[in-house]
Amino acid sequence: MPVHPIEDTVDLLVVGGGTAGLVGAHTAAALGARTVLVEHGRTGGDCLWTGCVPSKALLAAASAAASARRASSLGVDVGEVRVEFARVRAHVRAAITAVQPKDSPEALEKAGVSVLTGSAVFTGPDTARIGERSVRFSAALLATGADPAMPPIDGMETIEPLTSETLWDVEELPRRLVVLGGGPIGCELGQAFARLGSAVTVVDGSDRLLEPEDPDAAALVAAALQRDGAQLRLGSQGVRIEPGVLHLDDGTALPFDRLLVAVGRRPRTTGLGLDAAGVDLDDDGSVTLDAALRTTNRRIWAAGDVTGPPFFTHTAGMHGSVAASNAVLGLARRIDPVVPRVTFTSPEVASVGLSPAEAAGSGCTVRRVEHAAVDRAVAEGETEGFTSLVLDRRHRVVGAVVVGPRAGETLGELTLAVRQRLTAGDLAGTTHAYPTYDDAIVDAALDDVRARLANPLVRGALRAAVWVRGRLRGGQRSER
Ligand SMILES: Cc1cc2nc3c(=O)[nH]c(=O)nc-3n(C[C@H](O)[C@H](O)[C@H](O)COP(=O)(O)OP(=O)(O)OC[C@H]3O[C@@H](n4cnc5c(N)ncnc54)[C@H](O)[C@@H]3O)c2cc1C
Ligand SMILES: NC(=O)c1ccc[n+]([C@@H]2O[C@H](COP(=O)([O-])OP(=O)(O)OC[C@H]3O[C@@H](n4cnc5c(N)ncnc54)[C@H](O)[C@@H]3O)[C@@H](O)[C@H]2O)c1
Repeated sequence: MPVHPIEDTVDLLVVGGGTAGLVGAHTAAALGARTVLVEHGRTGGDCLWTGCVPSKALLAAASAAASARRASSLGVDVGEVRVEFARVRAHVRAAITAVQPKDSPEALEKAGVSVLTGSAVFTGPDTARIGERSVRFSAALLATGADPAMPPIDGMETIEPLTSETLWDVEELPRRLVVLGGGPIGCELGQAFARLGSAVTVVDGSDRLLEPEDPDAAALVAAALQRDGAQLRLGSQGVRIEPGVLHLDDGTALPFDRLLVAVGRRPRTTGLGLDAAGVDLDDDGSVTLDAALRTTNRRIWAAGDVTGPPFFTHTAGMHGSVAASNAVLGLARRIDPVVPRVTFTSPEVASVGLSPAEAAGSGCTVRRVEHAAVDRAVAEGETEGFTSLVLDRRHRVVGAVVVGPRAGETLGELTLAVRQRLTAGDLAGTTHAYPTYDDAIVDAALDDVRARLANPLVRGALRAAVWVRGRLRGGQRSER
């Protein structure tokens, strides 16, 4: 039973208790709206149970193994590295357990949100059914997330492929793991398992990993995966599966103990009664939205993975909040177009705004600093990486790529720079702590400032200013 009695008409009905629904419900309740959240599984969603939290916990264990293996290059011998997968799994579960209370029904109810367990089905433009109960709503927020996509490969039905949802139940480290898909999930989990000791092969139909990312960044990730022992089969499609073997279109047969499918995600929209509610879908299956996250039903807003890419927790949260406040206050706030993204491989790939490739031919300048020239990277022996700033004609930061350890931590400053339209001069003029990977940002920005100073006109004007200042000083001295 919900702690708060359900009113006849609720101000906001939230369908889905993942990040988008949780943040939307908290926002609406904080604004004083009578809010009901319906979840048919566990509150916390993909991020907590099968996505960000377990994957980053697994990557942390994998990174510890990799650090131990390279410790001797820094003069520290740790002996043979042994991975106990059961203890790695315990670490993953402990991380989930530690984060879970924030996303719990108790936390929601404490914030004033009524929580219902069950599947919500819309029965009309302003009504929904949850089991036996019928709810009328002034506004609703659709936040049902997305499922892993399954490619139509012959024989897939003869095996039990792993997905990001089922992977966490695997009790033994797979000896041979084939990962289908070299996007963020394939790269992060492929690297994690390779570092933990699986023989990993990553297969991707594209001729490179991490397709939307900067090609140089993707190449560094590919090299790192190979160093970790993973094989890459790029430009290859899986065409047939028989138990234990994936056949590729080039005739290669890849034996596996487990196959992990990571070829994208599909918005969860079936069985929700969206027809009855008058909520239309786009051709890719995501919910049709306006810029303020309102669906084709004027009472229903949507946020998170159900709205299509990008599939990130931070967009789910931000959009959940914007949608909920628009819904309960009658606003038309638009979503922020500046979205940072980080792939948590080693090295991390962090990007925001216009990429160097997108900027080509637009009059933008790319200032790039290799991390081999960054003192902190040299000190840590982590020089494989770079920082690129994309600057427009007025020297404003319109994009950035950082590849290196903890690149995601550096990205906050650059995201703010893009959002606030800061210039290279603003970055170069801000004191950054030394030695950090941020030195690369300062050096890239300084390159731009110095290039401007090297312009003959600017140089001439500066020389004249220095000359005049010198003469004035000389005059003052002779007067004394
Ligand atoms: C392996 C992996 C790693 C990831 N790592 C990152 C990362 O590092 N950083 C990042 O930003 N993103 C990451 N993501 C993506 C991120 O997890 C998702 O973008 C985010 O969790 C989406 O949140 P959501 O609220 O839209 O959907 P979900 O979290 O999927 O929540 C939807 C909820 O709705 C419920 N539901 C569905 N239908 C109904 C119904 N009819 N009635 C009631 N309830 C319903 C579901 O049970 C679910 O709880 C990762 C994803 C994966 C798979
Ligand atoms: N760090 C993060 O923020 C993070 C981490 C994991 C996941 N995610 C989110 O989850 C979403 C899903 O991730 P994903 O990696 O599954 O999807 P993705 O769409 O990003 O990448 C899928 C990859 O699979 C390849 N592919 C597609 N069909 C194939 C086939 N039949 N055979 C071989 N390769 C094929 C594609 O070329 C692509 O490279 C992403 O869009 C991402 O936004 C984010």
